[in-house]
Amino acid sequence: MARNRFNSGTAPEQELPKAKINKESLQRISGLVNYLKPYKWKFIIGLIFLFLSSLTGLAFPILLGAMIDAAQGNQKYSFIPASINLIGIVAFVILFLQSFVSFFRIKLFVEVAEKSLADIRRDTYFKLITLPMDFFSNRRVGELNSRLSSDLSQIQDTLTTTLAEMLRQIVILIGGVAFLFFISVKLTVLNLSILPVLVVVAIFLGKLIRKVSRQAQDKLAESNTVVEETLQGISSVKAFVNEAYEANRYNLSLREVVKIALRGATYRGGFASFIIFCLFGTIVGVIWYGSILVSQGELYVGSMTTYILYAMFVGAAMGTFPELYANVQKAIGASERVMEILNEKNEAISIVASENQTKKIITGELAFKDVVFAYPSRKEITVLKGLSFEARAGEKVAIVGPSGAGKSTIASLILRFYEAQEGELLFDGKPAGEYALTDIRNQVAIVPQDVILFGGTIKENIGYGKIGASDEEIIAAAEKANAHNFVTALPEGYDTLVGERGIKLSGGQRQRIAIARALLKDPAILILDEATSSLDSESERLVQEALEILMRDRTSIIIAHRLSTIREADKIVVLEKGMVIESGTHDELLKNEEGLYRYLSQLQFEA
Ligand SMILES: Nc1ncnc2c1ncn2[C@@H]1O[C@H](COP(=O)(O)OP(=O)(O)OP(=O)(O)O)[C@@H](O)[C@H]1O
Repeated sequence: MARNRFNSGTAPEQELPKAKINKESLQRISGLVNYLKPYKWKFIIGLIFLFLSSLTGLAFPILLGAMIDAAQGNQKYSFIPASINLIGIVAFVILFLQSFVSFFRIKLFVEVAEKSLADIRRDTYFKLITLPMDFFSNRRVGELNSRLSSDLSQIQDTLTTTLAEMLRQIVILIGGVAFLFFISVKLTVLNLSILPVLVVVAIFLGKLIRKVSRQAQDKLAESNTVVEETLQGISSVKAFVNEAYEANRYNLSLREVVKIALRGATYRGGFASFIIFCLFGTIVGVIWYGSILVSQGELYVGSMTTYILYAMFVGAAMGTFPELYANVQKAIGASERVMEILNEKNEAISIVASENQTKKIITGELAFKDVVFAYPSRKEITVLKGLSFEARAGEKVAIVGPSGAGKSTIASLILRFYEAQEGELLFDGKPAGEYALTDIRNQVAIVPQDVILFGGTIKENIGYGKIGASDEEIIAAAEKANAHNFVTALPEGYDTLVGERGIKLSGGQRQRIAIARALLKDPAILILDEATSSLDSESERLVQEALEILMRDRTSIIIAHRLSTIREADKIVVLEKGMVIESGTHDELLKNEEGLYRYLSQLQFEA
């Protein structure tokens, strides 16, 4: 453990924070115990086997000691045979029994842990993807990902190994100490008398080591941040010829890491030498005093051997406790974090696809009525301040306005990613609350500004609009979206992998894939968040054509950044600071000489 912590040469091991073990924390994670319930019999049998294997392990020192005594013609315990061969046979039978139960113990524990962990993983993932958007805006994806991987792995480790090891060591500790007293009270009292000193020093040095190791870790994390930042912004580093600056920054930070690691090494060295001294000191002491007892005829040599073996068992058991305890603490911390997610309130979306079918049809009328909205994560800033506008079924309504006016927020509200604090959102004249969340999301599609494709094939990416769509449907959608030609020109056509592992598509191509996806979905309401970066004119034409087809016969809300594309809109809503300040057709708005629209279009025209 400690070695890993100080090993600054390798990638930093993600240390999970520990949690206090108390009534509250145990209560908080009690929900996870439910996941063990389906496998409780296997778990209980595993526990019994574990108990048996630990107990049988305790039989060896006494058998081996008895064997040595038998060799010298002594027999101390009447319950053990006096013949060397018989003792040997008994030892082998016990050994066989122990191996047998150990095998099943491990198999059962791993089975219980793997199965219950898969259940927890599945539920956590289901929960995560059905949580409201607000949950995600407050957390980083990396953090959530780590809950699914490291936290759950920690729980798994604890279930498969730590818990078993802990129970085993407790049996050995209690049984071992009982045997020590049984063999020689005098020796045991001498032995145990140094324990308090050992514990006090170990706790003191242990704390120091932990403190320094935490510092070392933080420093290492800091230096890794330098690497991360530099690599992420590598183009800026190069463009400004700041390689030397970054190298120096990293070097300084590394020196700090080494300095702290070396300080830690001093404590660790001190700790190790103290333990070694105590350990061997105890052995020397025991043999010394034991030999005196043997010479006085109070103890047989065999019994002394048994004693030493038990003492080693007990010592080793005590030595493993701090690490085991720390592991349990980490597992409790991990469980608390997982429970936190499991206890979050999710959206009303079912994990069973058939339950998410549309129940109430929307024809396409949409209205915002005096909507007031602030993001839950930033309550103090009201983004929409009494926003009202409406779109009749089949209309094209464009929303324009300066950056930060709240255009994308409108899209999020239509998709019901967030709830407005005041006012109403109406679909076909009825409040949004009268529809199931799935009814709305099933009938609204968005072509976002930045189209993010999944790392599958092009076919899968288009098919995402309608799970289970046939190849013909996908191809038909791609044709309408002006995507078919470029897709078929690729060597692997629709089976081409996109994303990190596949080819990189251009902005215009990605948009056409997103348009095909939306066409396949065939929504009543379409939200078009226009890309801010302009495409080259040919690409622009292809995208625009595809969009025209997509917008046909459905209500379209166009979040426009370039006014040139929305001249034909049935209505243009001009937004400023979360309020509608003008609305009308292009021609109507141009007539208002004082209007923001006229001003913005002049600006763009001149540009
Ligand atoms: N998830 C969020 N949490 C908190 N505040 C947000 C969130 N998303 C946007 N905002 C804030 O809400 C305001 C409106 O943002 P919005 O993205 O709707 O503007 P926009 O008009 O679409 O701007 P742009 O044209 O630049 O895309 C901004 O002040 C923005 O900082």
